[in-house]
Amino acid sequence: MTTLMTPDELEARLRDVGRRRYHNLHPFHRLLHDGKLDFGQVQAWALNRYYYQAMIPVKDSSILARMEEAELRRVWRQRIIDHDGDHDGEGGIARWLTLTDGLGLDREYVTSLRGLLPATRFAVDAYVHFVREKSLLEAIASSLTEMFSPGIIGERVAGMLKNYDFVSEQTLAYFEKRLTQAPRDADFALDYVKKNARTPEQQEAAIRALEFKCNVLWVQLDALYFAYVDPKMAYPGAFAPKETR
Ligand SMILES: O=C(O)c1cc(C(=O)O)c2c(n1)C(=O)C(=O)c1cc(C(=O)O)[nH]c1-2
Repeated sequence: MTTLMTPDELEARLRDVGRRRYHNLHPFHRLLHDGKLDFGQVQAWALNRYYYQAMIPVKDSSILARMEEAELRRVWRQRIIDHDGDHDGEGGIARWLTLTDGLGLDREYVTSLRGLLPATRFAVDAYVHFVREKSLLEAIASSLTEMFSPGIIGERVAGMLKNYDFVSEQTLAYFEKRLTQAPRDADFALDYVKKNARTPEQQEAAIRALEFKCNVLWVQLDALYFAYVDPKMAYPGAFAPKETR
């Protein structure tokens, strides 16, 4: 039988999920940050991750639509603005396209999603469906991977700038903003989960939601590894690197 945890015990359990399952532990990220990938492999990462970026405001709009309190919506809507911006060319999605531009990928090709691995699409879509179908508490808990992202982003930016001549601070500007946005978002979501998971079942559901989200991130890297690192078995029609440096 599960017993009720204190809010701080719940937080400790949630942090433990990240320690064991967050995607910083994935071999593809180690290769990316340590400069062990070639140009085409980094292109494949940026191109696939574009879909995650593009769908984040879609999933946040679903969460927003389920919030019945103006106070909550007022906070959550900032996430959508962060990614979409207030005008064309602003916001996180536009900054991600600066990265794919910098990596020599054609914008029309990236945004058409023609080169996407199917597993990327399935994983990201699963996240969008999850927040629609599960409770609001689980939907909010699933965003808590952001508690762990500043660590990996710091490591990634430093590692990529040091190891690759084809990225610059300008092309990696997306991550700079996330270093302040992610902790702000994660603090709010953690506080919500700690206050609103009031039964052992709800607490367990919040932990499962965070595990699910870790899987969403992890399997995207599995797919990249399989298609572009080993055994390099690309999906027919998916992005095929032309140039290696
Ligand atoms: O670079 C990363 O490793 C990373 C991880 C995560 C995450 O942990 O979900 C997000 C992001 N970046 C990110 O840029 C982002 O906008 C974002 C939104 C969310 C979310 O679940 O709402 N996670 C993440």
